[in-house]
Amino acid sequence: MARRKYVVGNWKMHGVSADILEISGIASAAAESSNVDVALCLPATLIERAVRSVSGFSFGGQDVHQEAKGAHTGCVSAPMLLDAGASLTIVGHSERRAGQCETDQQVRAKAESALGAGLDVILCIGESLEVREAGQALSTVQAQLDASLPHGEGAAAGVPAKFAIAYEPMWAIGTGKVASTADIREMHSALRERLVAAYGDAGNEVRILYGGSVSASNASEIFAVDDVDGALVGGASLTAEKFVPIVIAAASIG
Ligand SMILES: O=C[C@H](O)COP(=O)(O)O
Repeated sequence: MARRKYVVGNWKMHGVSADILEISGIASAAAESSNVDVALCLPATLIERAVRSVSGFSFGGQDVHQEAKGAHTGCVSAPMLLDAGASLTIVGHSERRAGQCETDQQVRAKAESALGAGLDVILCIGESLEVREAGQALSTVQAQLDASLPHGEGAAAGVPAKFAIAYEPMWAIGTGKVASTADIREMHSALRERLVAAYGDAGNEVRILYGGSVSASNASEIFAVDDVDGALVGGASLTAEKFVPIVIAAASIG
């Protein structure tokens, strides 16, 4: 089935109000690429400012707590993201799984909480270099997906339209190393099978993004791979100059 390409920038811990100009440039290009969904996941501090400054564009958070409110110093909840004007959030990025010791169970709870609150969700999964070199990438990432996939009420409301997977090999993030198209095809195909097993036919509608050193020079090749429905882009999403060509590459493949 035809799935719209989805290109999402993850600004990680970058971005202050002076960067709104870049966001405006990205939003303008996105408006001209009407066959592609484009969004930016910003630092929480910048979301409301961006929403006020740039209209008609989707903004998201980079993480969300599984509870709506409470004694969780430094955390942001789904209702807070919605209140700031966000419409989506990333959960389970490998930098949080590693840096904040997030488990698959926590990631699943975050995804279910966000979907239940009405946010779109991008759930990240991916293997380390050690796992890839040991020949266990497929089994490890499939197990990660099975354990962190949202179920229950929130998922029922969110699958498939509001939910996407981002396959991000950890060794490809910020390194300039990109997985081969053969490896991407093999992984995305395996993930598709898992999604169909979990959600039935609706699993065919969940978009699977690739992430890890996506740039203007490799985006077209990656977007042409079967079951690659877009990209989660880090470094190359920080400026319109680098991100817009990636959006255009997605639009030209459709
Ligand atoms: O969330 C984005 C990914 O971690 C990819 O980052 P990168 O494009 O800088 O490699």
